[in-house]
This record gives sequence, C-alpha cells and structure tokens, in this order.
Amino acid sequence: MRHHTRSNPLGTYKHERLEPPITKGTTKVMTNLYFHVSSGAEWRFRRNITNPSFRTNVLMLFDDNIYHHSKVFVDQLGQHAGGGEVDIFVPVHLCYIDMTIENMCGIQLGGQENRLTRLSTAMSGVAEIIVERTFSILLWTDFVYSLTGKMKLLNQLVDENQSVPRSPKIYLDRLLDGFDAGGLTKDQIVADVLDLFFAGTITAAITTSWVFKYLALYPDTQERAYQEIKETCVDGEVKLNDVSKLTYIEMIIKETLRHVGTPLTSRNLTEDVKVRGNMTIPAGTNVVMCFHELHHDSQYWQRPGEFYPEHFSPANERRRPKGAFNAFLSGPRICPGNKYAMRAMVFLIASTLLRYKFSTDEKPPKDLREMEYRYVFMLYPLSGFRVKIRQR
Ligand code: HEM
Repeated sequence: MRHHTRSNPLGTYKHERLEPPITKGTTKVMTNLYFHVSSGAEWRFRRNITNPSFRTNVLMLFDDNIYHHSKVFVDQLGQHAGGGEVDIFVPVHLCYIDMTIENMCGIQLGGQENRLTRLSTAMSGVAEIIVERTFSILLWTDFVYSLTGKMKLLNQLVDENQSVPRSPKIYLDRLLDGFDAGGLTKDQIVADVLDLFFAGTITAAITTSWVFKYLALYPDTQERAYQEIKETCVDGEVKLNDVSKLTYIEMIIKETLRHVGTPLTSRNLTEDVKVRGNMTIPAGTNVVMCFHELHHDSQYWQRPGEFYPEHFSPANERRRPKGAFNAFLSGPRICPGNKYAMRAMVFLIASTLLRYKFSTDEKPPKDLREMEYRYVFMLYPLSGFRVKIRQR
C-alpha cells in the first residue's frame, strides 16, 4: 500500500465492517451475487445505491488521481523507449487498476510503483475463466467449478478492504450504506468490488492498449491525433480541462470500441418482443445480442472493416440511429462507468501521445475483422499489444 504523498481529497481509514477475509461466495459467477448478472428488484436496489457515485460532482473528485496515475504511467513508459517491441497491456492495466480502485474504493494500491504485474496477469486469467464459465455449461455448478482449481484463484483476489467517510460518497461507501441498511450482504459487497475490478479496469485497459496498437498500425491517424493534442494543450502538458476539447482522440476511442468492444451480451425477455413487425420472441427467451455484427453493419458504417475514426465525426453521428453504437449499452443497464472511463482514457492517451510515438512491424490487415482475437469481455488480439515506443 502506498501512503498519501500528494494532496488527496479522499484521505484513508480502515473500515471496520469489512474486515478480511470475507471471500466466501465470490465465485458464484452465474448467480445473483454479482452485480453484472443480478436482475429484477435485486439489481435495481444495487444500481440505485451505486448510481450516485458516478455523478459529475463525484467524478470531478477523481481528477487528482487520474492525473497522478497517468503521470506515473507516462514516466515509467520511458524505460521501454528506444528499445524493441514490448507488450503494453500490463503497464496500461496496472495504471487503470491504481486509478479505479483508488477512485471507487479509496484504496491506494501502488500497483505501478510496486510493479504488481502478477495482479494484472491474475485478473486477466480470471476474466478468461469467467468468460469460459459463461459458455461452458459443465462449469456452472460451484462443485464442478471448484474441482477445476480455479475457485482458489478467485478467492485469493479479495484480501483487504478499506473505505473512507467523505462527502460526496464514492462507490464503496454507497455499498457499505447498503450493508448498514440491511439490503446488502458482505458477500455481495465483496462480489461487487470484485466486479468493479474487472468491469472498470480490464475494459479500459484493453481499449487503451488497442488505441496504442491501432495508432502504431496507422501512423497518419497517430500524427493527426498528436497535432490535435499539441494545438490544444498549449502548456506542453495535458490538463483535465483539455479533455472535452480533444474530440479526435474521443473519435479514435469510439472507433476502437466499435471494432473490439464487448462483442455480445445476453438478456432474458420479461415480455414478448416484436422484431421488425413480423416476428415475436416470447417472454422467457434468452436473447443474445451481437454488437460486433451491429458495429460492422454496412447500413450504418461507411467503411465497416477499416479503422476510420471519421465514423464518429459530428455529421456522421447525427446521421446514424442512436442504437447503432452500443459500446456501453443503453437504457437502464447502461455502463455506469462510461463517462468516467472516457475521461480517464482520453487523458491517459493524450498524455502518452504527447511524449511518445508508437510504431510496429506488424502490417494492418485489409479488413480488421480478419485479425485473430481472444474473447476476454472484449476482443483481445492473439498477437498481443506489441508496439515500439520512441520519445518525441
Ligand atoms: C472502456 C471501458 C468500459 C467499457 C467498454 C464498458 C462496457 C460495459 C458494458 C458493455 C456493460 C454492460 C454489460 C452487460 O450488461 O452485459 C457494462 C456494465 C457495467 N460497467 Fe462498464 N465498461 C467500461 C468501463 C467501466 C468502468 C470504468 C466502470 C466503473 C468504474 C464500469 C462499471 C460497470 C458496471 C458496475 C456495470 C454493470 C451495470 C449493471 O449491470 O447495471 N465500467 N460496462
């Protein structure tokens, strides 16, 4: 754990109600224990508790941490500059682990400073297990699942909990309020924090690593992004206030999510749904929604298989029906972290590009759908996130 070395509005204290170890039950991936897969009144209760921790007044509190952890990342990246290709995923992931766990739970992990590489590797491994378990009916019961030896790995992940009394309250404070009010169990809180570890760090890290890889593959796009940053950030440093002006960086992130964002999700229909007027899907059906197909449908995208950030120019965004882009989903189950994630990603990417240039020996395929992927919540490149880094 790192002690506070800078001004931090959050402070830190040990929370009595969540003493370790309370890891029992963290493996019930397919049950209502987890926020992501809970439903009905159970889900609504948890969502109502945590939603306020994503409001703008709370998000603004995080700027100091976003700035600090991004700076550590950019400085540490210097050790790879000028060398051969390196896989950038683990350093990026550690940065988001530090940022998100401090912002949402008040825990200062020091993952980057202490080079907790194993934490990132273990989390990626567990993410794959979760996906594997979702698709393999043989692994659905806890008994069979425990025989695979993977339960132990999940249980090891949560071994210390801290929170802070503050106003406005952050994510973990709200969950603890739910515990005090009697609506949430300790197991559920641990599960939700674990959920956040995955939902809030792996997704942002995969997206950002892809951005660096795409920019290495497409030098013209990288140059245009760099020019935007240089013209916007006149002091030679990116400020959090600059984020809303970095519109091309935002377009690049969205185009990245179009290609490699969550490829599918599923829902259970609570009422009959009419599709295109002539087909009815009955209530009770499990429906798989394939966003990867939607995000490459030539009805909505001029160049479906290309990396073309202009898909997200204001004119193109106006022309397209709203539901055609679903990287964060929409409706009541929209990703609550979407604004926070975009703010953190734009800032980290811009700060990095201002200092470094990316390149690669890999050649981009004609159509990005021809690339080989693994499914880890999102699409992960089989060839990894290998890039060469040069100081500007
Ligand atoms: C690039 C970054 C991110 C992407 C692409 C992303 C995407 C998504 C998607 C597609 C879902 C819906 C999944 C489903 O229902 O099947 C979701 C849910 C969720 N996300 Fe994110 N997310 C990102 C970052 C974050 C961050 C930073 C946080 C929190 C700090 C977060 C917290 C959550 C939570 C708690 C849910 C569950 C919401 C619910 O079921 O009501 N996400 N995310």
